[in-house]
Amino acid sequence: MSKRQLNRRQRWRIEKVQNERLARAQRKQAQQDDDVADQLGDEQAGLITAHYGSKVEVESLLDGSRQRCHFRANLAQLVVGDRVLWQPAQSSGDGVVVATDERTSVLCRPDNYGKLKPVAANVDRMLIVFAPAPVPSSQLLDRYLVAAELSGITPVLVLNKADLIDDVLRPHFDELSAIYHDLGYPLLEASAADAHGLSALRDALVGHTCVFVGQSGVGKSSLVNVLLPDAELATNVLSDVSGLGQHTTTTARLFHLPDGGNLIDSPGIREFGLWHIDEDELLRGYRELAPLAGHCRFRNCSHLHEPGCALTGAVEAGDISAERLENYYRIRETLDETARQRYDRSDND
Ligand SMILES: Nc1nc2c(ncn2[C@@H]2O[C@H](COP(=O)(O)OP(=O)(O)OP(=O)(O)O)[C@@H](O)[C@H]2O)c(=O)[nH]1
Ligand SMILES: [Zn+2]
Repeated sequence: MSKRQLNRRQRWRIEKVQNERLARAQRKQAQQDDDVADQLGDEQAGLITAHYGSKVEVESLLDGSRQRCHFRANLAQLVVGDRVLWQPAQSSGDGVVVATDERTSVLCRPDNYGKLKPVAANVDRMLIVFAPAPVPSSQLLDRYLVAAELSGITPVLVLNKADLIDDVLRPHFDELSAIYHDLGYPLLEASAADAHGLSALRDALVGHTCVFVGQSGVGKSSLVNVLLPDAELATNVLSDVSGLGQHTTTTARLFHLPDGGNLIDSPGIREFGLWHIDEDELLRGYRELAPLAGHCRFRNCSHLHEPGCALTGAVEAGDISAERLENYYRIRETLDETARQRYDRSDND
C-alpha cells in the first residue's frame, strides 16, 4: 500500500473518531443547555463583540452590558459583528446565543489548513491605510480595493504619516492619489503623530462598522489608538469581569467609536487578502475594468496582446490608468501561482 493511501485511510479514521467525539460533545452541550434553560432570561437582541474559541462575548442591545455566552450547536459559526438573539444568564454562568441574523458582509481568511473561515461580519467600511514609509505599493492598494469591492464593503483610502510628506515626496503622492481619486474612491490624508486630518477620518467612520487594513508599519494601531479614547479601550477590561481573562486570545474584537459606529480589530483582519478569487472575479473587483469585460474582440482574450482588446484599448485611449491594468496583470499572475500551489499540494499529499 502506498504512503498516500495509508495517509488517506489514517486521515479517514481520525476524522471518524473526531466526528464521533464532536457528536458526543454536542449531545452533552444540548443536555446542559436544557439544564440551564430555566436560569436564563428572555430572548433579546445582541451583538457579538469578541470570540474566544468555544465561547463568545455578547453585548445586549437593550442596556449595553456584555456577557460571556456559549451557543447552540446547530448555529453556523459565529463571528465578531454578528447580530444575534440570545438569552442572558440570570445569575452566574453563561448566557446562550440561540439564533443569528443574516449578514450584510463577511470577511474571511484561511485557517491553518487553508480552509476559509469567517472572522468578522457586517463590516461596511474598509479603511485601507498606506504611508510614505513603508514605501507604498499601488498593487497592494489594488488588492485591498478588489477585496473590498467583491465583499460589498465601501473602501476609504487613508494616507497616514502625512507629516512625513515633504516637497520632494509630494508630487509622487499627488500622482498616486489622483489615480484613486479619479476612480471615485474617497481618500484622506492623516497623521496619527500630529493629529492632522483626524476629524475627517472620524467623519468617515461615524455610524459604520469599520476595519483598518494595510501593510505592517503604516500606522494602523497608532490610528486606532487615537480614535478610541481611554473609555473605549477600557471595554477590554470587561472581559476580565466576565471571567475570560485579559490574556485570552481572541480572533477579533469590536470596539464602539465615541461618535457612533464600531471598529473591529484583529490580526486576522489586518492580513485580509484575496484568498479565494479567480480571474473573472479579479476583473469584477476593478471598478473601471469590470464594465469592459466581454467587450474584447476575442472571447478568450488574455488582455495582453490581442487586437481589439477592450482593456488595452481603454488604456491607449487614456480612459483608464496604465498602472491599474499593470497591477491587474501582476495580481492575476499571483492567482495562477496560488492555484498551482494548491494543485501541487493536492497532488502530493
Ligand atoms: N511620523 C509618523 N509616524 C507614525 C505615524 N503613525 C504611526 N507612526 C509610526 O509608525 C510605526 C508603525 O506604527 P503602527 O501603528 O505600529 O503600525 P501598524 O500598521 O499598526 O503595524 P502592524 O501592527 O505591524 O500592522 C510606529 O513607530 C509609529 O510610531 C504618523 O502619522 N507619523
Ligand atoms: Zn481583452
